Amino acid sequence: MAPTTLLLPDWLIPVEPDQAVLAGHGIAVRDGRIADIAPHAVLRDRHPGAAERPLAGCALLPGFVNLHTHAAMSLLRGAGDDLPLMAWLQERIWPLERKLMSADFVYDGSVLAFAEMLAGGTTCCADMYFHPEEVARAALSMGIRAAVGGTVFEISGAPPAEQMLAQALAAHEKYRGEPGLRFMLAPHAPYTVGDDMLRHLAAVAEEADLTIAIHLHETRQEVEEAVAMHGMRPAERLAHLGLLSPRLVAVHGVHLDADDIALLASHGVSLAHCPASNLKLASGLAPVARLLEAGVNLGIGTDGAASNNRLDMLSELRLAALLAKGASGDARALPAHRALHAATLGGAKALGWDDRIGSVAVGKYADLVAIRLDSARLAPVFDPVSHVVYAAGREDVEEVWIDGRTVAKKLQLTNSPSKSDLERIMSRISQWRLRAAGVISGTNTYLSQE
Ligand SMILES: CSC[C@H]1O[C@@H](n2cnc3c(O)ncnc32)[C@H](O)[C@@H]1O
Ligand SMILES: [Zn+2]
Repeated sequence: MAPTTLLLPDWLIPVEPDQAVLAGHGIAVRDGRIADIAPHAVLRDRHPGAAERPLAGCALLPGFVNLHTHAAMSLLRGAGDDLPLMAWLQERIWPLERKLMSADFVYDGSVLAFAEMLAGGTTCCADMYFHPEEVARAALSMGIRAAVGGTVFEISGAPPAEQMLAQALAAHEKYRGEPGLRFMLAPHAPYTVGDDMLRHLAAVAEEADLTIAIHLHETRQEVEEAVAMHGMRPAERLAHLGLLSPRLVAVHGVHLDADDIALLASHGVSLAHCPASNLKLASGLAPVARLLEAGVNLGIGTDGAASNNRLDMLSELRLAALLAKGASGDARALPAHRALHAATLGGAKALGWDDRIGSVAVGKYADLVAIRLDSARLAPVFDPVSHVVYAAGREDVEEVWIDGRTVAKKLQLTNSPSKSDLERIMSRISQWRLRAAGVISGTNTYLSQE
């Protein structure tokens, strides 16, 4: 029989089936899966000879699922701050992407991003970017579980949308059967993709059983321009084009009225809530309390490092829980356990992966994070869930496992291919910075080429 390891934390937070915290419980891991959950003494009894990993002072919970990111944009962190969405995209980000975009850019940026995510307890992410094959290669090298979204755009300067779709499908085909990877179609937004292509993508996704992710209702301007141009709000337009279904992940959903929310809920659409990016681009505050009340499945995402500027699910989780209260005027909105559910199982469900990840349950992959709660800055612990959501930071992440294997410990990557890949890329960082500075030169003294 395959060797068994017992992980023995002070508190186990399974996330499902209920909100219970199991004090003094641990898990047995075998063949990369959770094989047993029980009090420490019972585990030792049932699994004699198993290796033990004591985690005194720690809470053990499912790894975070970052439901929306653009990993390679880590190379553009801080290259376009303090701008609203359309100025940020049109004046900074798209010119940079137009000049720098290549397979190397995407691979290097994705490795950097995955290193940051893993160290902070994220074990799965949903990416939307160019060169999906490179994102997939980087995810495999770093050992992170990923849903890789191939971007489809219909704007001037971008490759033909058919070509982008073909790239996404080719990546899907190439990595078919990789248990750590999934593929998505990622039309950028309703304002950059036309009706025919959106309709076509809905049909392709249905045929190939793929998730679709799309930026939706991010700004007031987006909604107003859609009404002026199409006579419909963007969500309504997507409904007409056949895109609203449980396979759709709507990203942002900041400006949603009651009819939009009812439309998303009735079609089983999931929502990726990205609070830091929405704040930084001054897009607004998503109506999280009303979305949950309507029964919309909620996940949490960081968005890319160029609009966040961190890829840190613990800080995103805290922000989501705080903002839901501030936005609704109700301190009971998005309570701690509900927020943690969104950052784990909600994200997994949106990706159709909730049978494998997102909670600590027998049979699921052992994708886990241990968070140290016994440091002076966190003592005493009344409720470990409260501490994880409201008090802990990524500096408190003790250890991270994917498929039962340690991938990061005390903020350092532990597996050698990912460590050496990261070191190689770090040596190229100044070249990427110089090339980006060349595009922006003259507009920001901190980006000068010297
Ligand atoms: C289809 S994803 C790639 C594309 O999207 C751009 N992008 C990154 N963040 C956002 C956002 O919050 N709203 C809209 N577009 C965004 C990214 O720069 C790529 O061009
Ligand atoms: Zn985004």
